[in-house]
Amino acid sequence: MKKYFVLLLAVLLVGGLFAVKITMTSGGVGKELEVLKKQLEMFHQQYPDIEVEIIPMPDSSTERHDLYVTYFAAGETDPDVLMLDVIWPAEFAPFLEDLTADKDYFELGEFLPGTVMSVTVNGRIVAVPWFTDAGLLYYRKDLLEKYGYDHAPRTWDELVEMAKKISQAEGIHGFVWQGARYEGLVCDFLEYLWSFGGDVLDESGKVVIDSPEAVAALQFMVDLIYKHKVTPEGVTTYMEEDARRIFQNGEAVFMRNWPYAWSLVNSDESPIKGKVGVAPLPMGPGGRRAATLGGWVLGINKFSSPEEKEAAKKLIKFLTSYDQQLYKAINAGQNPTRKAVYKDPKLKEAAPFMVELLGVFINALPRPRVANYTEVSDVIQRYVHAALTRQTTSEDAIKNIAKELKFLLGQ
Ligand SMILES: OC[C@H]1O[C@H](O[C@H]2O[C@H](CO)[C@@H](O)[C@H](O)[C@H]2O)[C@H](O)[C@@H](O)[C@@H]1O
Repeated sequence: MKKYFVLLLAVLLVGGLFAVKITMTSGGVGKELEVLKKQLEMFHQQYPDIEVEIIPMPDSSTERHDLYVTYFAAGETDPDVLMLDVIWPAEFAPFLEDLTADKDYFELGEFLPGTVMSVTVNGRIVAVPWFTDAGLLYYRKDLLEKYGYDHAPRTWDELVEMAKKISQAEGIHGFVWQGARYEGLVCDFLEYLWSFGGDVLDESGKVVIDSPEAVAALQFMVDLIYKHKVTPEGVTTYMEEDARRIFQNGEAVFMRNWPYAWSLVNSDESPIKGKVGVAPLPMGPGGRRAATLGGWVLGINKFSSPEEKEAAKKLIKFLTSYDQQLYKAINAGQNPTRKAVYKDPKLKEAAPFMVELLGVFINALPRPRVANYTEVSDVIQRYVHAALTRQTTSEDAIKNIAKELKFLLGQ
């Protein structure tokens, strides 16, 4: 008996000595947290000596950013693995482990080139692309058909016309999107801006937002709420999940959102299961359509210990493998960053739009690529939100954005 006890103690001790515990941040939008937990169980079966603890993060990308700033500023050794928005690698690069030498280990040659570009800072790889995102238009196929429309709206004007007619007749909202003052608002605003023919910066980095196209784009967003009345005033407080819940409850005809909403609106609990179509966002007056490039990448904390960094690399390799990307795409509705997964018949069956709209994901436009992007975003959020809540006019909002961006970027 004593012999077995000593043996058990030895096993526990040796196991304990070799076990590594690491921490990882995760968002909880849609099914992402639930799906990650399942993935970590699979990881643990493959690597019983690595324990992973999840640090849950707020839904808002802006709030998450601010938490990371405090972690890094304090030189925290946790979290070890960081879920990073595609807009942050340049800003956080000094605090992330350099993964350039591990390019082949992570098989980055197999990834969509745009996603690899987003993790490359001054020629160095600082993270691994986990999933990619692009703004999409969700619509109620059944309602469009009922009111005699055989296609999703191709232009913003067409969307307004359909939204007005159907929402009035059905007593529901026309179009919901992300209008709260946070990063999501910048994503939405840019889609209008680009599709109306405007931009924030030109190719040389010069601020060019002070244009009639930009004013028209912002005014169109304001008009959706107050003139056309197809968007509820409450939109100025909506993030992704607020819009998704309204749409999923059958209370809106159209919704702008990311791919993750697909698996939820089609889940067994969803009253609109099977009644939803997904299309590229509509075109602006100049005939251009645009989707903002979103997505998240996995980086490693530079302050973690060598053992934790090794375990973190194994975890990232596992989560970004072909099988796990397919699993995540099917179960959490988050788009693969590996090219080959798009050819998998299982993906086409679970989320046909991911395959059919691959062009939208590949051609999605990045937010301004500047080192102080967070400050740029803050300026845009502030004035666009002020226009949406009628504290300022669209003209003044755009003028002020231009003025502050020129100052920020030293122009
Ligand atoms: O698609 C699911 C993801 O949605 C959010 O991220 C996306 O929106 C952000 C703006 O709100 C944008 O900055 C990011 O690049 C997009 O991928 C959410 O923050 C994520 O947790 C979620 O996985």
